[in-house]
Amino acid sequence: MNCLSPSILSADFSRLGEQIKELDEAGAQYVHIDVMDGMFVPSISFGMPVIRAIRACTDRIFDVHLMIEEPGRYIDEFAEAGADLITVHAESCRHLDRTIEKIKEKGLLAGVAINPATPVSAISCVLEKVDMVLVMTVNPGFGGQKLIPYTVEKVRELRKIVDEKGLKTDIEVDGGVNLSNVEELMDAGANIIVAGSAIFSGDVTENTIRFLNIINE
Ligand SMILES: O=C(CO)[C@@H](O)[C@H](O)COP(=O)(O)O
Repeated sequence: MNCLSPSILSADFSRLGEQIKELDEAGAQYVHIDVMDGMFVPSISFGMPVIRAIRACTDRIFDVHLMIEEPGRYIDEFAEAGADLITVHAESCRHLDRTIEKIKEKGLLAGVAINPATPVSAISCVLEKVDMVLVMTVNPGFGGQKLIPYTVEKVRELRKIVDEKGLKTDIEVDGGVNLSNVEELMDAGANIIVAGSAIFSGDVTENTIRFLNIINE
């Protein structure tokens, strides 16, 4: 299934609850929540208290993307805060398999993310264990960057592997996605689309509906 996962990193934080309700009413299926620790990526964003607070605003899937060192330390807390899907980076886990198992033991969906310069082969051992692979299409840490073109080929490579193995694994793309390149990413094999600035610059409802019209075509 194709889904839209707007990234609230680009939201107006003074109206966060209101904007999440707007996404929900416009039909976005997921809410993408970027947690950054100032170590794995240069920025610091938000953590469990914010997730706990916005949980009351919507029943949509909370797609929590952990851009933090050794995320395995915090799986219990993110589960308790309201995550439905937790994605950890292959580059940030000393024990990736154990961290994925921990997410699944909590009864949550598990995702693994790879940075632009990390090859698809880095996650081949865990591919059959995860519900989703997140292919970063920018270097993580900031919203509003330009998509790195070579990452589209990684999406194509991953889709081929997933299909050849007969897996149902979702493929998410994140970074620099806009109304002009989303079709190319979907043609390459992505089915969960993250968009931050392209959703929150201007009219949130209108932008969400425009994306959904393409994604659901
Ligand atoms: O994880 C990240 C950035 O590290 C993303 O989720 C961004 O928040 C996407 O923002 P845009 O590139 O769509 O503005």
